[in-house]
Amino acid sequence: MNILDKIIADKFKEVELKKSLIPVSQLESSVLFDRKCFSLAENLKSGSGIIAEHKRRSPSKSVINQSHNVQDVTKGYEDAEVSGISVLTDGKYFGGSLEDLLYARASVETPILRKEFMIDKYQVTEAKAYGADAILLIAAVLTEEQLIYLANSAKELGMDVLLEIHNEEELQKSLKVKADMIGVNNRNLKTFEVSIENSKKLAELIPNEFVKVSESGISNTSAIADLKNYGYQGFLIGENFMKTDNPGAAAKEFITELKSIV
Ligand SMILES: O=C(O)c1ccccc1NCC(=O)[C@H](O)[C@H](O)COP(=O)(O)O
Repeated sequence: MNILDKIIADKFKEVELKKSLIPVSQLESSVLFDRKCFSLAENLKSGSGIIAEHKRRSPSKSVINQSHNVQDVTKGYEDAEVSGISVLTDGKYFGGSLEDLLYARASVETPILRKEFMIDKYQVTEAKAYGADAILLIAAVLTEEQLIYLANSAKELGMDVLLEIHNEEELQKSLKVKADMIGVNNRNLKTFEVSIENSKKLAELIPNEFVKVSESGISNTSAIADLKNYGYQGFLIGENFMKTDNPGAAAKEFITELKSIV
């Protein structure tokens, strides 16, 4: 069993437990459930394009930074003029939580992506109830039918959808999905191998109706300048900011440098 299989097997158990504890009706009565979402896809087109991630630890890197406060980090990202903020909500493998999402929402007006391993509509409802503007769907772990169903569920709640692929086969099953953005993960989630070349290789195959996002392993502004030439408008960055003493300041320095070269 690879790490992705393990994460998904645990996620099924977690979601079943949550469903038995918190009914959908309770999620739908959240004060945040009826709020109008900010569009992450639109923000990527008009802003810096950076989606900065709150990420305490990961299966590939173990602990990245456990001492930061989620509100300080997300407010710092907003002050740095990121286009979006990704908040990991998986607890077991990434040290995140839905409370992180809630605190992030209370701190910023920048679009927030709930970074989670979505397998059930219940989690989509949860995302809206806890203040997310967008959800992630991972093509490697969902069938075409599931992708369509979960994306439609998110769109009905007014959220954007970032559909993540890693190869051409996953792209093919994503083309009928009503996603706003297609993200190419430079990290193979089964082997952890990282290569920006993956984004470049798949770029021309992604139809123009989707905003193109390059994800993972981005640590310098010249990589972004390069990826922009391939049509990318979004760049998801986690570790590069989170490993520093001040992720917001690191994002600000990065975006200032980016503006000077593109
Ligand atoms: O980051 C991991 O080790 C990982 C392992 C298994 C599944 C998902 C994983 N990461 C999720 C992500 O996609 C990244 O957090 C995100 O793209 C940012 O990547 P980075 O800038 O390299 O921290």
